Amino acid sequence: MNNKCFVMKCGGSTLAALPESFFADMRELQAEGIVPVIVHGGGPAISETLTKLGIETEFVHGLRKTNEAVLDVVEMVLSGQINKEIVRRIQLAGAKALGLSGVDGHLIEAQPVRNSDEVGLVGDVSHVNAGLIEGIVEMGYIPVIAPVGLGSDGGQRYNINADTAAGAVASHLGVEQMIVVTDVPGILQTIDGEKRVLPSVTVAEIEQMIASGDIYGGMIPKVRAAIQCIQGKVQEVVIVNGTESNVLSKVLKGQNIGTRIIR
Ligand SMILES: Nc1ncnc2c1ncn2[C@@H]1O[C@H](COP(=O)(O)OP(=O)(O)O)[C@@H](O)[C@H]1O
Ligand SMILES: CC(=O)N[C@@H](CCC(=O)OP(=O)(O)O)C(=O)O
Repeated sequence: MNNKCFVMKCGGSTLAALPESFFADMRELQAEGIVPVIVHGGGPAISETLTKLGIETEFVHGLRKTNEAVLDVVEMVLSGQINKEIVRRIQLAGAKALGLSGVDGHLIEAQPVRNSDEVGLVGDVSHVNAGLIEGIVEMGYIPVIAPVGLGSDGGQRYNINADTAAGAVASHLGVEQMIVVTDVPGILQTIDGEKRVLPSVTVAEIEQMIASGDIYGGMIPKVRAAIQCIQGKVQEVVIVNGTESNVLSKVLKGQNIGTRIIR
């Protein structure tokens, strides 16, 4: 490939708050041949629509309990609403974007998670069609991916946590960096009664922080996905706040921002 890619996971918690400059930064990077491959979430919007439709929703160990009715809404909100919103914002910033979900072109093949008896139709990624992503990038488009996967038979859909999907895309593409954009400035730790952003953490430190309760809730799937993908070609995963100005360029230039998860 002529371009250098990085994977960017964009959380549902922060999408609405992303400033125009965030998308302009993306356009500048793409013009320099540094192309983001975007995997997005949309958990809050899914919950909102489920509630409007009177469908009950519940999370078990950070994963949404998913049946066919929930899956219809997950696919509608992620592939229909959020995916297109991101594509539109990138296009408005003057860059080219192409939205798809893990279903399109068998992009993300999934298998039931280990605790599927508890959570239902939730998937883990078994394969990513990296050639399709590379083709989209070579055509000059920024790929924007919704985390809905297909079973190997091509019939069953699965709801995939967006952090998990992003980590798997990063591993299969063999990129060096994954940037996780969320609503906090990094992994926070309370030191002397004050919350501070940790500039970098190792896998061992993360395990301790989960055990002590310093890392909880929505941060757990992020660090788990990070740990899984930095075993391979991915060198580091950086967690940042999307409202920080030109945050992507800053991370890619190696500036000290957010939390770097390293081996
Ligand atoms: N140690 C920690 N540092 C920062 N945030 C944490 C930590 N532990 C848990 N969190 C929570 O993780 C949240 C981010 O996860 P989540 O809400 O799922 O975001 P997203 O929609 O971006 O995936 C933060 O808003 C915060 O409440
Ligand atoms: C299995 C599972 O929990 N899937 C998530 C997919 C969206 C997601 O992960 O969005 P965020 O990144 O905004 O949390 C869900 O249904 O909410």
